[in-house]
Amino acid sequence: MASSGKGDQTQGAVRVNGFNDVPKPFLIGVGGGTASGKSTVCSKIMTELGQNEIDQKQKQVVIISQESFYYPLSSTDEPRASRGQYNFDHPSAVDDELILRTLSDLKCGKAVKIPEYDFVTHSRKPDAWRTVYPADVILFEGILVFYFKDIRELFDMKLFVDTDADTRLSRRVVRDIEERGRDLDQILHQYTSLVKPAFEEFCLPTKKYADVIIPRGADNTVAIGLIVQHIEDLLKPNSNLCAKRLRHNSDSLVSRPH
Ligand SMILES: Nc1ncnc2c1ncn2[C@@H]1O[C@H](COP(=O)(O)OP(=O)(O)O)[C@@H](O)[C@H]1O
Ligand SMILES: Nc1ccn([C@@H]2O[C@H](COP(=O)(O)O)[C@@H](O)[C@H]2O)c(=O)n1
Repeated sequence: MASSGKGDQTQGAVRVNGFNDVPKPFLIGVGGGTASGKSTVCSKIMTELGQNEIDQKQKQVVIISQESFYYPLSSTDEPRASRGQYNFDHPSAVDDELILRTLSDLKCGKAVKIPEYDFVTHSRKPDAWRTVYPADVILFEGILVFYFKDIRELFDMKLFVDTDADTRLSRRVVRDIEERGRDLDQILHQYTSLVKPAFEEFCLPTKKYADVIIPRGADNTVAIGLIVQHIEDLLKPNSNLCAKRLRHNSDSLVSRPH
């Protein structure tokens, strides 16, 4: 296959030229209930690390969301989803095999293609797959990120965003009306019949796997500061992670006589 740009596409993954022995990215899982502030915590971490202004391919830290891995709906499930009757909070709604493959590929130094999700249509955005390159640190956030054992075992660090249920529901109502095109009846029906029971059955029990629990989510500046400090230490040029990556990158650029 012809080589173009930074990598070649091979069966969903993109092999980055010369990166076969690239040092493993540090993978951080960010779990927690719906609207607990997982995305906000991740974006605060990115901001404090000064990563937002950096070009996509040069970023040392990237965020991936579990929402990208919802299965496409069948024609019978689509109308149920529109009425708030499809269970998006059950583990069977997400393609855990694709998550496992994606995170494993990133860990091996391969770039990956990730679908973008549209909460209004309950489907993957057509032709909107983004390429994620293996960064030094990868944040993977979602309600079920610690539910699947194989996926859970890939994380080097596990954070659980622990926000009071009333706060989460009130935020979810506002967000789902303003950003996800839902009406109040649908939101409340979905929440009481599906979201809350699934949270209690599949998400809350995974809190025990967390290394760090973040009460109050993004309001907890102390916890976020400590996590940012830890990531900054990992990103320092003389840290184990970055020393290996720098050595690898310079090795792969230099052509040596045999
Ligand atoms: N600490 C906070 N204070 C006020 N609003 C918040 C806070 N954290 C999150 N939100 C808002 O709550 C909603 C859900 O937050 P989000 O980070 O998307 O949660 P999650 O990723 O866990 O679903 C968003 O509209 C967000 O702007
Ligand atoms: N089409 C969809 C897909 C998912 N949901 C809900 O999203 C929640 C997870 O996203 P968070 O950002 O809140 O973590 C989950 O509770 C699903 O119920 C949806 O409503 N529609």
